[in-house]
Amino acid sequence: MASEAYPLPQVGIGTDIHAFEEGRELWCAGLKWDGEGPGLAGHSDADVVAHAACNALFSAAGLGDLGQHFGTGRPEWSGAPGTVLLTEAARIVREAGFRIGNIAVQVVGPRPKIGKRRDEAQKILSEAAGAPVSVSGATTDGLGFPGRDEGLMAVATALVVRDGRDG
Ligand SMILES: Nc1ccn([C@@H]2O[C@H](COP(=O)(O)O)[C@@H](O)[C@H]2O)c(=O)n1
Ligand SMILES: C[C@@]1(CO)OP(=O)(O)OP(=O)(O)OC[C@H]1O
Repeated sequence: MASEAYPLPQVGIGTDIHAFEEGRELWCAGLKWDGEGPGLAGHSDADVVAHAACNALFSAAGLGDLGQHFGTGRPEWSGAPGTVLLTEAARIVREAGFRIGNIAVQVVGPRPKIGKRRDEAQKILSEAAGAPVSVSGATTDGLGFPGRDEGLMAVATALVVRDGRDG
């Protein structure tokens, strides 16, 4: 347990995976990617980067996960943009008495090429979270389900610290 006077930062981990589906727009890292092949199947916009970031925030704060807060049984989140979910996740985490240090997310799959629009992605996600969000990519070198072009994965970490005022 962290000291109440000087609470230690808490790390969290989050992942998300969605399958590609023909006819869907591709939303990833808060951006729409045209001409990069099919989009991702999901109840919301299926933005794996934003969802992994939400999972990491909830994990860091000990507040469960995406499904607990935005379950598929809740029609208000149907089609929701990842950035909206990230803003709401950050609000919930802050309301529970935490400050958000940063979030780091890595896309696992060959497309979309994050490097082409990294600044844009980091800006829109950082604005959504109200804290710095960094985004990177790794291809898997053709291996596994991303290599077979079946779907896309993202992995995230987040750092939060309990607000001293609540300590
Ligand atoms: N979705 C992705 C995947 C990769 N990148 C960039 O390519 C580099 C090489 O990837 P490896 O998996 O072969 O290491 C990676 O370091 C990224 O710069 C990307 O932008 N988007
Ligand atoms: C976000 C939610 C809710 O719209 O639906 P999906 O877009 O399917 O995404 P998933 O990552 O499976 O997370 C949980 C759901 O609560």
